Amino acid sequence: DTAEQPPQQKSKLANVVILATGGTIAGAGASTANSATYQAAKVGVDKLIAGVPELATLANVRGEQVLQIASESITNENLLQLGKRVAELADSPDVDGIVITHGTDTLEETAYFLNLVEKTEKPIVVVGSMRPGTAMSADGMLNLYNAVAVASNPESKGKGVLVTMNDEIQSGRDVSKMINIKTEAFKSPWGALGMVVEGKSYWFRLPAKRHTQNSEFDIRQISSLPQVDIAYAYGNVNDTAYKALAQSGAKAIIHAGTGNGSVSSKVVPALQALRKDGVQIIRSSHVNAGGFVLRNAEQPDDKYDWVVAHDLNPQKARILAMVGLTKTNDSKELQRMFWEY
Ligand SMILES: NC(=O)CC[C@H](N)C(=O)O
Repeated sequence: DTAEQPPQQKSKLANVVILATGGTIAGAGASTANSATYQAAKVGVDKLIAGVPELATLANVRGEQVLQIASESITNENLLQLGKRVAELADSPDVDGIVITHGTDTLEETAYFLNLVEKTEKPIVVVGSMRPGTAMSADGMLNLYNAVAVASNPESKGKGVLVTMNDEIQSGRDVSKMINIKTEAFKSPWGALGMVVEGKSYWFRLPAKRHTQNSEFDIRQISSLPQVDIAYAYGNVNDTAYKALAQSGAKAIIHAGTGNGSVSSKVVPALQALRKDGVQIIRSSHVNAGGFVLRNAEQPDDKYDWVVAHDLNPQKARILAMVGLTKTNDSKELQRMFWEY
């Protein structure tokens, strides 16, 4: 509400744009007891903003509805559309920060994607909620308030894409949804960057990996993303999924491996053959609290010309592989990217 503040005070506030994409933060349930059973992506961005009038004390906030979906249904085209809109806004001199409301299922993928391709120092904050706004103890209001607080704060500049969930400020590169039934859902194996408490940010560490303004990738130069898929490893696994994914056109296959990205002896020959056919093989780990894959441990990656995903989980490895493949199909270059980003 523009009438609330005198103009001189108003002009001092940062301008923050909220790009809404759906998810539980825009969800609605039948009763206040429905914390887990509800429909995602129901509430429009204007209603979301109106639901947290305190946002007006933090920033001049306006909203845009980019998508209205549950995030498990996000496509590569949706990612590109969102990424290009973020870049346009970041280029605009009257935008100081950008908030993206997002379903939590693939929030970590979108946050990492933007972290790789947005050439800006301006704060970009991705946020969701674990309970719909209609539920008791809904977490979306405070998460959104915290997101706008972080996005409007000049201290947030140059720190890469950030995620504000459960009062923590997380790096969009590191953070992952670790449990789906608690509001304390998002964790990084390497810890949060900071806390946001009553609208104030407290920072403790900074991302060490390349991101945003220091990235070699630029959303404005990416018009499509190549097909990259994930195959899951487990005891008694066979090579059916890997072969089928390659046959359907995958340019790279992310091996969601056990332990240190280990590969079953039943699968190794198929992966060797696929690599010879030109498919990139990227070994990651699906260890829950955070995998860490070492090159030439478990498997002779140099000999097979495979890539390791470092500490990226399979879904994040897929994002970097897609973005990397827009620049190169050289496995050594891809490996360099997996160490640097
Ligand atoms: N908590 C959530 O946001 C999950 C809702 C939905 N599955 C989504 O990711 O959009």
